[in-house]
Amino acid sequence: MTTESGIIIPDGFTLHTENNSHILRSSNEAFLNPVQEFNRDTSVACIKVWSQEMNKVREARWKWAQEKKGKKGSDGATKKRKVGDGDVQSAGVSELSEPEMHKPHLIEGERKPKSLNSPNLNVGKVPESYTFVLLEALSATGLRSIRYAKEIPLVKYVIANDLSPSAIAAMRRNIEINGLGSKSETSLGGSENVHVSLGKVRINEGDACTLMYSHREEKNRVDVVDLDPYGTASPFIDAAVQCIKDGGLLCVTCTDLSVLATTNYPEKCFSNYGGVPVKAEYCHEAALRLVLHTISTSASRYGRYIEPLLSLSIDFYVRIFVRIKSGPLEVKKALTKTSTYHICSTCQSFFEQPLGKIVDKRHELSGNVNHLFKIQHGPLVTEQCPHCNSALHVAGPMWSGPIHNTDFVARVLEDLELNQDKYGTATRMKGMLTVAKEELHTPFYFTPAKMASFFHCTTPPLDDVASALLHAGHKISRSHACPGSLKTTAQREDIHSVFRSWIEKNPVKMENISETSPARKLLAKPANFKANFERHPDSVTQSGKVKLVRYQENPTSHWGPGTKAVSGSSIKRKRND
Ligand SMILES: C[S@@+](CC[C@H](N)C(=O)[O-])C[C@H]1O[C@@H](n2cnc3c(N)ncnc32)[C@H](O)[C@@H]1O
Ligand SMILES: [Zn+2]
Repeated sequence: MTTESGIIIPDGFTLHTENNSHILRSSNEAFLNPVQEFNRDTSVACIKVWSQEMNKVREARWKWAQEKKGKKGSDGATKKRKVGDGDVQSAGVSELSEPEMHKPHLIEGERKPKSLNSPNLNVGKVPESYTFVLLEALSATGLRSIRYAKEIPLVKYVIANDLSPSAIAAMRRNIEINGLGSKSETSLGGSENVHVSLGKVRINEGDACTLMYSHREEKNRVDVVDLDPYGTASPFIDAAVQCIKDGGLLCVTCTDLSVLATTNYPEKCFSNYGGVPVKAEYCHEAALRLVLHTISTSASRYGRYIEPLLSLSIDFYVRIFVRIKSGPLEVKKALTKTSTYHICSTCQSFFEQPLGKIVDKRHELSGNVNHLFKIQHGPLVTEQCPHCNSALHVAGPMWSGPIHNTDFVARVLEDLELNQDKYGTATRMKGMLTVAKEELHTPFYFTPAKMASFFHCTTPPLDDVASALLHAGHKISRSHACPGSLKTTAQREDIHSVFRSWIEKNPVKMENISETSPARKLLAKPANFKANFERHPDSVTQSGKVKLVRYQENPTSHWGPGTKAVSGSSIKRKRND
């Protein structure tokens, strides 16, 4: 059968189309989960915006160099020196003061636009665009790689890798029908089964880690790595953080939420992520923080650190975008962005225990300030929950710093506004990104319904609780990870005071509460301020207006993380693998 666009569909295959990319599917040949379209759409948007930013930084550097060299005139020959990831730059360029969130670098193969190092600058000549190399370590049908190659303008080429021969066969076919086929083929050497084509999507058959380790040397590093495995991405993180250029992007999916977001397998969570999960309604945010923790600690080992750009908890998985950079001081600061949490087994109050702190010391003579890294005092909480007297359990260590970069998320939203028709899941993207953009950086959220259950009271409307916290001088936001949730800068005691004020107007039937219930402890304490429930103008934020489409629209009957392709392995995928 031949489609209108001229694609021949062989017997036994069906055509799957996502945006303008086409995939031939046969049962069990290679893994494809159509429900992950949201993941792929969001990834296209994030990588696109990341690359545009890199390009802007490159242009800014170039303009700065033009101006500086223009001033120097013909005798402006500059000394060359090594910087950052081994690129040779003019001394002048490396002095450029850069926007805080960008630590730009010039990529391999494009790092020396002649105009940049030439003493006689052709002022006004536009530099070449920043094109970049993306490595998709676990590509299956190649759909994701194909979409990146077709939809992200600055992609130089994508390396699409998979271990499975049937996935490689599928990829070859799919690359061909999408018009991204190679002109010739060659072998890169290194691993035995290398099939490298010179098209925009270049196939590699082999183990993901072996491939990434072969790109670990500075001159071989890639700009973006995408990890989208079955289950956990943890076995691939060490290789990934080493093979990304400075300022490059790491995109990670983990679908093992039974490990990350429940306390059924704490030992497995610890072995995979180096931390223990949370038993509380904010377990989905904790899942993100555990994955960030494992990326951060892996990066630190190699003098690198992470800047989370966007961390999403979606359906049955997490998807994280982090910038990877090098810098000794920021690596040291990772200690202060890592915490364990003591969590009340009843009222879910949490108590943060950072692992370290910075003490600034000013040198008496020079006046210079030194950051001294110190261990933390602890425990910062009593043995029992100070609110309800129940037992506490320990979670973490996990990342306690920001999980999104607000400016970056705003730019992804801008891109989405301009290109809504290019994303099949645009509505959902807009919902999630709008909430993520406004999200407070402080850990964890609560829902009024859950909080009300601890007090055995009726549930106050979300806007009432938000207004009361705002009137009391606290900040609030929603969390993308849970519909109907609030994050706040208020202490738990202040949230409790809002509920105690609510209960004054909406009394609790004490006869329904047992004498030993922790709820009695919560109810016995007076509010430490009288909450004002009048509607606060800021209680309805942009994200409050967005109906959070947390779950996939129109889920299929097989909605979920999907099942491993059978060829190469007949093992059905377990939820916690
Ligand atoms: C969930 S699928 C990838 C889906 C794909 N990224 C997408 O968006 O459609 C995971 C793939 O990883 C491959 N895989 C598993 N272990 C691997 C390894 N160690 N090295 C390379 N590929 C591996 C499997 O063969 C499978 O095709
Ligand atoms: Zn408690």
